[in-house]
Amino acid sequence: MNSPKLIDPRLELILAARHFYQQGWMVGTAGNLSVRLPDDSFWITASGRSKGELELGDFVRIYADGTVEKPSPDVKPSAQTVIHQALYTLFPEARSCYHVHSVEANLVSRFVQGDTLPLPPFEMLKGLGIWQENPDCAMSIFANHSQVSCIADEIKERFTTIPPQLSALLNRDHGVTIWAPSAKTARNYIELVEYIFRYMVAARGTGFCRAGEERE
Ligand SMILES: CSC[C@@H](O)[C@@H](O)C(=O)COP(=O)(O)O
Ligand SMILES: [Zn+2]
Repeated sequence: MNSPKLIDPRLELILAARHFYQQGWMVGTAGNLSVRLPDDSFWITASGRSKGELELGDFVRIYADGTVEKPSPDVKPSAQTVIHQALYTLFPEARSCYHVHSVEANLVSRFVQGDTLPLPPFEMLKGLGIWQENPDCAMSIFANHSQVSCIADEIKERFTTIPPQLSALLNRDHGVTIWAPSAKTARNYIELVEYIFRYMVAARGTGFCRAGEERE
């Protein structure tokens, strides 16, 4: 028998957050998830919520005109709402944005000093939309600023000039953010990029480095 269809899009985010929390990628209150609706508003996790135990009341709805709908006056939207807004504006096909913090994402963000991280030419990149054989692919890295709007401005500026190869970006010493055509795809993207980061960290530890990840 088919499983019942999930009606409220927040349910998919609650399940994804619980899964990421169990992986150790959303410990404490780290990370935020959003899903865009047909009217171009989006649901985003409220700020400071424990991501392992989200409920329907732990979301804020942001409308295209900037109106914010909260379940109660004390609830604030995620501190990173401006980044989700920037990505939805840049990429009209994006319907969901996920941001998580893993140990590996932070380690690989220091493998290079510049603003792109070369990735191994993995088969798994197909899951992120890269279909070339032996792809020469890199992920954009952005500096972390305490003022989140500065990160969002840099994302808008860079991606308007140089479109990213992947639907993913790294915030140095902070975590990864991906955008995808659906919430289910967003979950896959997070799992894929986290696999790639784990591989890169493990490869360094064993001294086994493939093209694109040589030691400095
Ligand atoms: C664990 S705090 C990290 C925050 O500063 C932020 O980067 C984050 O990921 C969660 O912020 P939030 O406002 O709860 O969405
Ligand atoms: Zn974060």
